[in-house]
Amino acid sequence: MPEARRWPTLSIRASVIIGIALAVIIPTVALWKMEERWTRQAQEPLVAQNRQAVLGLMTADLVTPLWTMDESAMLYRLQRGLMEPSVNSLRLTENRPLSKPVELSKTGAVVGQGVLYRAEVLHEGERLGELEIWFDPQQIEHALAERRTGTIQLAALQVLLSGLVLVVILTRRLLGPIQRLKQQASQMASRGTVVPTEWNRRDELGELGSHLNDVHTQVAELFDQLEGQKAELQRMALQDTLTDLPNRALFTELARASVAAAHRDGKCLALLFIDLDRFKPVNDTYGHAAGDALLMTLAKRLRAVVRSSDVVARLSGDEFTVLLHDASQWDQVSATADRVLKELEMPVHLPVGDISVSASIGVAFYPADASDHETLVSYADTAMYAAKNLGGSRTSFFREEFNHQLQAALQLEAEMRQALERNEFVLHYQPLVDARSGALLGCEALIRWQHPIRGLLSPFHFIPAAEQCGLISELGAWTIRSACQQIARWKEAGLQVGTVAVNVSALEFRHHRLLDTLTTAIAASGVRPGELEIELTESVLMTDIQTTQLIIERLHALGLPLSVDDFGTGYSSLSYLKHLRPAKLKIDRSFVKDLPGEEGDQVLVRAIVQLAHSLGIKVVAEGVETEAQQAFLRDIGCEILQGYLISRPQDAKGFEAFARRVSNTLVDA
Ligand SMILES: Nc1nc2c(ncn2[C@@H]2O[C@@H]3COP(=O)(O)O[C@H]4[C@@H](O)[C@H](n5cnc6c(=O)[nH]c(N)nc65)O[C@@H]4COP(=O)(O)O[C@H]3[C@H]2O)c(=O)[nH]1
Repeated sequence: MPEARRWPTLSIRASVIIGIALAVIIPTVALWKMEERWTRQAQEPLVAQNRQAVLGLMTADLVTPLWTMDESAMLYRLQRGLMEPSVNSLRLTENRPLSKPVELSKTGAVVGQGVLYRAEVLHEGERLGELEIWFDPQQIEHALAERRTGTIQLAALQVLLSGLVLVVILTRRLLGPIQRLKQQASQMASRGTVVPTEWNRRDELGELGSHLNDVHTQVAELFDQLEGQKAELQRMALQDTLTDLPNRALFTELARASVAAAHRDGKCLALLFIDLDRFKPVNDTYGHAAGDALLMTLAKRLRAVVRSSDVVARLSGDEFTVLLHDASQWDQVSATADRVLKELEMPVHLPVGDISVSASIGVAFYPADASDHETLVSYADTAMYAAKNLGGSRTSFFREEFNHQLQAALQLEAEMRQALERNEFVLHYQPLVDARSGALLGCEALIRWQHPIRGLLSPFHFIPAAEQCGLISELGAWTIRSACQQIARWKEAGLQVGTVAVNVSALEFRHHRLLDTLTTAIAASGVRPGELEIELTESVLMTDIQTTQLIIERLHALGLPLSVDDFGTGYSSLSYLKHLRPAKLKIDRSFVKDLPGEEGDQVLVRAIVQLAHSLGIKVVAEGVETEAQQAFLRDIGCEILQGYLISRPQDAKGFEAFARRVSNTLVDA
């Protein structure tokens, strides 16, 4: 492509001046040239007339000297004629034989050059001779040249004056304001302190200047806002907005720098990885505002409980870290961790009431455990998980074997997810029968995992892990759906199985998905009220009583009775129990196992039965294995029995066979 032609960049001032000059000079020169042309055209006939007149006068003047042949007079007349300014040279040729033509010319002129005019000299019709005059061809030019100097002076004066006037007007009206606009814009561009330029003019440039002032005010405001937002973003990028503690990004940097400094100075570091126990239920129950307020208070306490040189950070939700500098003494770190635990466990006063949480702390040391900051964090995290697995509210110091345990836990989680996809879980059913008649009243659905390698696994092998990794809600949903589908199938087959109880674990119970899952499963399978029952442990009921009560009311509304599992192991408040209106209390197997021999258990079981009856609740004895147990329980008024004596948990087919056998027995009886 041909390169675009570049014009030199001129300032507006230079362009205007050049423009003015051209605008004034070009017309002036054009006018002048035209005027010359007109003048020349007008002069030409006059000059011709004048020449003709000179010729006429001279021929008339020569008649007498030629007639009288007075040579000196003739010469005199010729020389006088030559003095005429327009005459360059002349020649007189007499008509006399042997006479020579007389030629005269001005200095520098040559006879025969110039514009020739000729005429005969006549006397009464007789030809005396011929006069030829060569006139100056530049005659008009000379006349014009004389005029030209004056014209040029006039034109120059005109150019000067009009240029001056234009320059003054344009400078005042255009260039000056443009210069001010330029300065105003430059000031704005420099982004320093800008004093608004005052514009009193009402023309376009004045308006433009005023607009620029407005634009500047707006841009300045916008910049202020942006600066503010930028600062806020920078703060947010490094600081946790809720607690004002360093966030994960900043903590990582601080940890990296601390490890580098400790390495240089030969010092030790201890990292406390803190995770709150039961924080999620607080959030779910009291709402996020309460959860946030709790986190803010705990963050302040954490900050206050360690030295100002130590780093306290919030990594995410309920995860905090404390990096202790110069931590060579194991017992001092342990004492600090204890202090942290105590501080975090103290109730937090919130508008919704006093809330207490506990924490699990994992500790790892640099350089004893880890040689870089990433490993240090990862090991402290692993140790924290170990603390959680031990029930939380404690501190665990990192040990190499934790890594293996963590690996195993991760593998189990992956396998469980796969098992859900591959449908490897199954439900077994254990009957609940009437203690007196042996009639089938219902069953308890118990999950099993048909593991492809390890065979049929009991829930003890995977339920705690599922709770730990959060898979319990999916597993629970599967159980509920499967139990409902099974109830529907039995109903369709005309089999009476009574109430089917499903176990709902603590985390699952407080998960917002539970009620949705139940509603959908009941609707999809057509399960009617009383056909499905929820089994909750006493300890679940006794935690976070307000939420528990709310959820149970919703369950009642869905037509789902409640059965309290493992009863006797917790410390239920009687009035509270009455409030929850459970359909059944299930006496824990540990109290049944030594009956009827163990006196203490006898007293306790009797008391539970009496208590339940006084509240209008039925009692189920779990783990009935002997006839003696059965007899004792029946005699003290326990209505329902469950245990190996009656039947072990069996798959659906096995349970169906049991149900048919029992109903036949009843009919026969
Ligand atoms: N020694 C002895 N044991 C007896 C006897 N009768 C029943 N059992 C066992 O006692 C447990 C009763 O269930 P649980 O107390 O609700 O205790 C259950 C329950 O808490 C939990 N679980 C079972 N299925 C589920 C489920 O689908 N979801 C949840 N969240 N938990 C479940 O796992 C626990 C253990 O379940 P299982 O291993 O099936 O163990 C069952 C059952 O096999 C007896 O006479 N002697």
